[in-house]
Amino acid sequence: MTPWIQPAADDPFGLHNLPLCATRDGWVGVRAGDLVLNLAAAEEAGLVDAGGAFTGAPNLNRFLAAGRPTWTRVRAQLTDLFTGGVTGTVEQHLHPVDGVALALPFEVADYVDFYSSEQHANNLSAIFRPDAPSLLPNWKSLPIGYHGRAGTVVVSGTDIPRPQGQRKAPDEERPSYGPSRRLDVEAELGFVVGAPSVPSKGAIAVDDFREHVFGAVLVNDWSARDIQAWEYQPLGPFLGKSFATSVSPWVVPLDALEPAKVAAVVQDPPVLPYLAESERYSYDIRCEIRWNGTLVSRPPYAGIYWTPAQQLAHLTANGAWARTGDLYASGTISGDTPEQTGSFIERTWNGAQPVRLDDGMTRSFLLDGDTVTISATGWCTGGAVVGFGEVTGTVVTQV
Ligand SMILES: O=C(O)/C=C/C(=O)CC(=O)CC(=O)O
Ligand SMILES: [Ca+2]
Ligand SMILES: [Mg+2]
Repeated sequence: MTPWIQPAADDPFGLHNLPLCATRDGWVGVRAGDLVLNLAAAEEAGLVDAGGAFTGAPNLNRFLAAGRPTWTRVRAQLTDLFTGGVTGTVEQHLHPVDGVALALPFEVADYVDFYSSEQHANNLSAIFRPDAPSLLPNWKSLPIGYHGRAGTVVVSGTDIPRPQGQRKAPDEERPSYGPSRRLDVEAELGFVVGAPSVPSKGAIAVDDFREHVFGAVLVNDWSARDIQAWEYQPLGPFLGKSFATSVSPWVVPLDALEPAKVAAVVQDPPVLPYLAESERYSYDIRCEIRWNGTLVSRPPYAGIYWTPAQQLAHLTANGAWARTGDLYASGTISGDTPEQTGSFIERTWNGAQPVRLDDGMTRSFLLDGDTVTISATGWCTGGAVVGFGEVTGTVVTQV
């Protein structure tokens, strides 16, 4: 039998990926090559069995809640379906990806943002706190993070109104209220909790990461640096980051990322037992940031200091339970060089070294009308690539 879909071996959305989405037409889907299968229709037609989690589902939450055994079973069914041969019944549920209007793939329960790239932490410390030690004493003991605002997580393509707020530059005597003058981005990877934890049992063991997390999305944690700098001490980020957080429409399964696993950096000093993984790994995921189309940075995820398994163990370590739809982000991904930084405050060193875009204009922070697109691919042993697609957004004037 001829497989009804044969993506090229180097297709980032080949059958080794199978990322899931939700659509504005109210059905959930899976991508294979340049096609999207309507999973609700496929389940109703008996082509796939997720225990009803796809049928009539406006987003992925029901499927996410079903847990690892269902995720594994459905992934195998989809692979069989896609390689098993052409049938008319399958074909009628396929849509060219360009014609599908993508929505927020899941309803976000809680949103947490970490701060786990050592290079990023060093850079921000040098910029915000030049007289303080580069890493605060707790940084290598626990993954620093804060609880963000779930209700303002938006899907890629959503316009971002320039936030307003209180800001006070160091040379200003008094704070004033108005549009942010230092609007920035943060390129991050976001992990999506599927199977919840049991409230009375509390903490998720660091080795149980894959039992709870279904997959990953790209995140742009838009950040107003002037609002942030004035408000954040001593309680941390608040309005400087809560106005909008963009995510990519495709949720890439952890299963697709298995072949992109790489050893994670060695942690020194050793971590406490609840953060010690029996197998410690990161993923070889490489991001690209485009500012009005110009490639300005390539942040590498592989070198992240705190892994998503450690982040989940830590965020539940006090007994807080995790819910279906919880989203936790890696923290800004920055590598060793300016061309690998995950934010513009780092890329332009707080505006001191503006970047030149292909249209000849220079930029330090975002102007109204600017579009930022973050894309990423996972690089697998054997050469396959796993596409995340992109998360994009355009800054508009707040009216
Ligand atoms: O170091 C600071 O004061 C600020 C850090 C950030 O703004 C980064 C943040 O939101 C966490 C992260 O993305 O790594
Ligand atoms: Ca962030
Ligand atoms: Mg945010």
